[in-house]
Amino acid sequence: MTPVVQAQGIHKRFGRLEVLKGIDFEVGQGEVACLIGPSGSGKSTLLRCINHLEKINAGRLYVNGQLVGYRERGGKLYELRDKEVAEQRRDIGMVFQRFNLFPHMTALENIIEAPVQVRGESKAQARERGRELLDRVGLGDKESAYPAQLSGGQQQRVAIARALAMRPKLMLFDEPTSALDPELVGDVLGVMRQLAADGMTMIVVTHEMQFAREVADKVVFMDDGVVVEQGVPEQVIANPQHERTRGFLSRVLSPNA
Ligand SMILES: Nc1ncnc2c1ncn2[C@@H]1O[C@H](COP(=O)(O)OP(=O)(O)OP(=O)(O)O)[C@@H](O)[C@H]1O
Repeated sequence: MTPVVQAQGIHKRFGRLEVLKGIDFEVGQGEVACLIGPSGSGKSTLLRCINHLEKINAGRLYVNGQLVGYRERGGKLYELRDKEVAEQRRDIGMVFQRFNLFPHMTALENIIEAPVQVRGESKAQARERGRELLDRVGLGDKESAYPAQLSGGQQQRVAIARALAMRPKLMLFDEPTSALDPELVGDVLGVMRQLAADGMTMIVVTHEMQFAREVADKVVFMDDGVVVEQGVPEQVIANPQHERTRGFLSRVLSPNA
């Protein structure tokens, strides 16, 4: 079966700074991959490339078997038009560190905005599904609440529901719990665990090693723009093979040591 995401030797530069230096990895249908690594190692940039927010400079990146942002013809690459990019992006949901809900819209309005405007769903249909999604993230009683009336964790769960409303085939999470008070982290991770159990293909940038250990099918450790080590959590987290992985994990797992 074609992998959902396939990165083959991808490079990304910002000016002279090379942030991704030849990244290879794959995520299969229904798999959860956790990207871990120190600050500045290129994790967010990799997610942003997958979601068309950045363009790679070299290599090949495929989502659902399609080249991201380009069309290949006769061995040459041609940039896709905006409309074609928008079509490719529809299958990808993304949740950021900051939830970025529209402040003047209720939770339900935030969720139905894109399905109505972009997918052309009827308001009634989008509302019905929006309510189901709010139930799914444990916020069935909050449909009329405005973001300012919700905790950070609740806002993040609305943001997850909003991404799911577009019926994505792939969900990307960029440190979804790192802006939350510690007591709110568990509910958000709980929603993500459930999504994984329901078979959603996910790539999660996270420092939550317990989550990665329990939920990930694959852990990818990045440092300085390269994948240093990847494999099942039992290997990469519990029994890392590489000195750089061991150093990083010892800092994350006992930050005050
Ligand atoms: N738009 C940009 N322009 C210039 N440099 C950038 C841009 N985006 C990211 N960078 C640089 O690329 C490097 C990798 O950043 P990135 O955010 O991908 O790392 P990260 O591993 O996700 O780190 P963090 O955990 O801190 O988010 C950093 O040095 C960053 O300053």
